[in-house]
Amino acid sequence: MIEFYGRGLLLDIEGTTASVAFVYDVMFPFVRRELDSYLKSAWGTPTLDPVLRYIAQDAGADSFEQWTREDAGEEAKLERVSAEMTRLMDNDVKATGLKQLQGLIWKSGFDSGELVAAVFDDVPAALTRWNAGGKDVRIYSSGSVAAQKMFFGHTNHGDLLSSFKGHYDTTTGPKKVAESYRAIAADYGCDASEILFLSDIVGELDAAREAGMRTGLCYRPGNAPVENANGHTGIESFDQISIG
Ligand SMILES: CSCCC(=O)C(=O)COP(=O)(O)O
Ligand SMILES: [Mg+2]
Repeated sequence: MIEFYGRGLLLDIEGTTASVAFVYDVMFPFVRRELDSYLKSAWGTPTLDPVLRYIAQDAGADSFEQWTREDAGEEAKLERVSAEMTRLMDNDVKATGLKQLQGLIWKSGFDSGELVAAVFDDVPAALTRWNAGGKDVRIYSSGSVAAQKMFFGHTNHGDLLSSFKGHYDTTTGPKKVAESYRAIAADYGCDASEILFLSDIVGELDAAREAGMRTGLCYRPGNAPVENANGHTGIESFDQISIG
């Protein structure tokens, strides 16, 4: 049980509000299936420009042109991007460029109804309870802000997007780095100690605690086993959080 009297709750997605299985077995395969056809259709359009910059930056290059300078022609560049995205997905690297691109690719799936985000059954009522109690609820996920908005706008419990006052992704900073949580607290406009961060990953919770946030470790069905909770209070459901 966690008793929380502070200002806001900051929620992770995978393993916290939604199952790891939905992300890995439904969302990621959708990207693999659509990757090449999406790249072909969007290639050369301004939509891809920031994504390609992030992909190059993640690979340690100064620019997309520098990263692809050995690839002759647009087709070779596209293939390089496709191969790099596949390599990152194979290794489950939560790189900003990949996450931004995944967000663009998921759009057609959420728009068509093929993708419906499976959030845990206790989540909608908890969001209602916390909002009614005056809490400022926001999301911090590796998934891009655009993807987060589509995700919560199309769930198995309907449109939950209006439950959130803010969204953060890895463009704010990596999730295992304390500075990212300091930046988020500054954006909330309150002391970090006024925010409760919920996640399934101990390294993320360690970083949030280092920044001064309160933390809760989510044990959801299908999550990877936790070897050492490192002092973070565990919960199995958002029903185990009482607010005041
Ligand atoms: C917007 S849902 C997609 C989630 C995703 O891509 C991901 O990597 C989940 O990471 P999280 O930080 O939410 O555990
Ligand atoms: Mg997670």
